[in-house]
Amino acid sequence: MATASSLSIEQLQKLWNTKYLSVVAGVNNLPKFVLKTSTSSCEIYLHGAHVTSFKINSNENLFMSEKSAFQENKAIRGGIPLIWPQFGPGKIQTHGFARNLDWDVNKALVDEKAQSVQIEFFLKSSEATDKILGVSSEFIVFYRVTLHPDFLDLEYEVKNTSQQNTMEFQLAFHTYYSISDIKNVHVLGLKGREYIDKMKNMEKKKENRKEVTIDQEVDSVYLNVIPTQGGSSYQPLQLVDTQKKTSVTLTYDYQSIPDVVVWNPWIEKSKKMEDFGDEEYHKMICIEIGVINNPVKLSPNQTFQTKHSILPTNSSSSSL
Ligand SMILES: O=P(O)(O)OC[C@H]1O[C@H](O)[C@H](O)[C@@H](O)[C@@H]1O
Repeated sequence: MATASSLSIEQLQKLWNTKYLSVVAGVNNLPKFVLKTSTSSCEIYLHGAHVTSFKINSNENLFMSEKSAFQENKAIRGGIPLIWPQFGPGKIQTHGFARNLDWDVNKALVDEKAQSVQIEFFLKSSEATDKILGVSSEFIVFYRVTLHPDFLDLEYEVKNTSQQNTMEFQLAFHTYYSISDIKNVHVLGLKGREYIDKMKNMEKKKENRKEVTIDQEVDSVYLNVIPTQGGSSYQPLQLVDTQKKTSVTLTYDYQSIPDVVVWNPWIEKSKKMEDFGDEEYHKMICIEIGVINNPVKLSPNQTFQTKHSILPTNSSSSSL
């Protein structure tokens, strides 16, 4: 069967266009899938299975850099890059290869009752991934994006299809949120958590703030952010924008993806990044959910599954 990335936009349209799903030509003519419900929409490139837009009532939740490259072997800057199988620098390229490769589409589903639409992408081990990894590996990854009228579900599934070898990986949904200005936002739900401060030689610290604000370059990996369900101190992970009077609640499968990265490049780093505008750090914050500190070890024939949801709320229902 032809891979989705080898098909023309017209061929993809014939295969996938429905009332709720359409294929269009994105930047540089790259195929982009557009999902729609009565109130929400979502755009996803085959390149990296990269979500680049998620709107509810026309309000955009995701930040996209105006300088983003939309090119082979380069990650799109903004939206939701998939970081897999490695977080940060390491044995292979920084943040792995999932965000740099073209994925395929497996299926699309519509749930008329729930008014949701889902698309499932997959990425299989190949000569290209063996070359990057420097060893032969056997896996298949499924990534399901489900658009609901008022939230977005992201599900990630890794099957180790090898009969002999254990595989090891980290994973992160490296989401860039669109904000009014970095001075107007704070993150709730991190108080009392331990974190690794990547700006201070990987020093381990404890977060004492209820409202985590940003006024300099920040690159922190919070460990095991598992909210105490039901307790009086229960505070979900939430991004609050006091000017827009909006908040976004982030839920995730705490057992499998317990780590949370907060990142903003601030002034100097922004200038150094060629695919990011010098002033764009004002308009974004990354809150990345993943498994980073203790990589997953997957035995032969085992499957790893996880889920992360993004739930924007307006001021009437948020804790502003
Ligand atoms: O430039 P990228 O490879 O996309 O990485 C952007 C950033 O991603 C994460 O948040 C890391 O913690 C940062 O250290 C890194 O600078």
